[in-house]
Amino acid sequence: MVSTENFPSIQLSTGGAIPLLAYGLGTANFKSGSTDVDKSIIADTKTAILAGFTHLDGAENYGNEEELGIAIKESGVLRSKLFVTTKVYRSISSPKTALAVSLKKLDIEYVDLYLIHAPFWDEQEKGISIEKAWQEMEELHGKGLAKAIGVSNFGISEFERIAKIAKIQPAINQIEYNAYLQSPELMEYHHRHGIATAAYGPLIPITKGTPGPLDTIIEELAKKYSKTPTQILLRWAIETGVVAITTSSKEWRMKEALGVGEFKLDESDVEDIRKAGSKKHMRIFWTKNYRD
Ligand SMILES: NC(=O)C1=CN([C@@H]2O[C@H](COP(=O)(O)OP(=O)(O)OC[C@H]3O[C@@H](n4cnc5c(N)ncnc54)[C@H](O)[C@@H]3O)[C@@H](O)[C@H]2O)C=CC1
Ligand SMILES: O=CCc1c[nH]c2ccccc12
Repeated sequence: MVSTENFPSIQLSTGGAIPLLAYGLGTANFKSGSTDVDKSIIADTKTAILAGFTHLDGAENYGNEEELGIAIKESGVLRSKLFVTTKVYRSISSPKTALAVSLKKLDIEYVDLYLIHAPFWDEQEKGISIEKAWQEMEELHGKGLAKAIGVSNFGISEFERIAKIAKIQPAINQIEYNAYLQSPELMEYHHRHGIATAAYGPLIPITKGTPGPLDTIIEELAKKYSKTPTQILLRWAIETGVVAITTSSKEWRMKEALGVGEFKLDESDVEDIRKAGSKKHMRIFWTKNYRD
């Protein structure tokens, strides 16, 4: 088993250390509609934990928090060895109620990280605001129900709204991030304000972005390091100081991803990927909300 137990982590400003590689349940294992427990989601997630993933990325919206909780229990891995993230979106009018429901479904006492999933809703119409939601997130952190609190899909304007009322700044922003979507201004804001970054879609340059300006360099670096294009791209995200959130229902892909803990990229190669990637701009998720 390749363990990420000793996988590099980064300290979060609101508490805890977040492993730089995570297994996500929001794409390959996304569950829409059915309320029946999906045994294949339990099996995939348990396989990921037993393969060595210790950071699990869930959400209310993914419809599979119960499966995640069962996989955690059945894996036999100590809760204290795992970093569990979940998010609130559809129940944003009351994160306190939403987290109580999530904790019951996950069958755990606390989450390591709780995120506002996205700021994209008609706030006025629904009588909600990210400011009010954030104040409830701070209360949940104060009660120890969320060891760290953060956001996802926030931009600088949303951060500036939160900054006006926050007692605790968001510890992290989970965003679509890869060499084709580097968001330099937002990343600079993160660095300046001590906000960590987690990347979803880190493999988009090879899963959805080919043919593209990265193709040649990724192949060349895969040969140079005797690694796969997947491992090169995941390592690139991590070398830029970003948590990489990936997924697969195949055990060999899970182990492939976990292999990023076994090598480092030369700084010059990190920069070459950054330069080549900046020649193309590509966003896959939440496109109706972003004005790229
Ligand atoms: N906060 C948010 O709004 C969002 C969060 N997420 C989170 O991020 C997680 C990961 O997102 P993804 O886009 O799935 O991550 P990703 O970009 O790492 O893609 C993973 C997919 O790529 C496949 N793959 C791996 N190597 C490949 C290769 N060489 N060729 C072709 N396919 C390959 C895997 O089998 C898997 O299906 C989600 O499960 C979810 O937890 C995802 C989207 C939005
Ligand atoms: O966390 C979000 C995961 C997700 C899966 N599909 C879509 C489509 C649009 C936005 C987010 C997502």
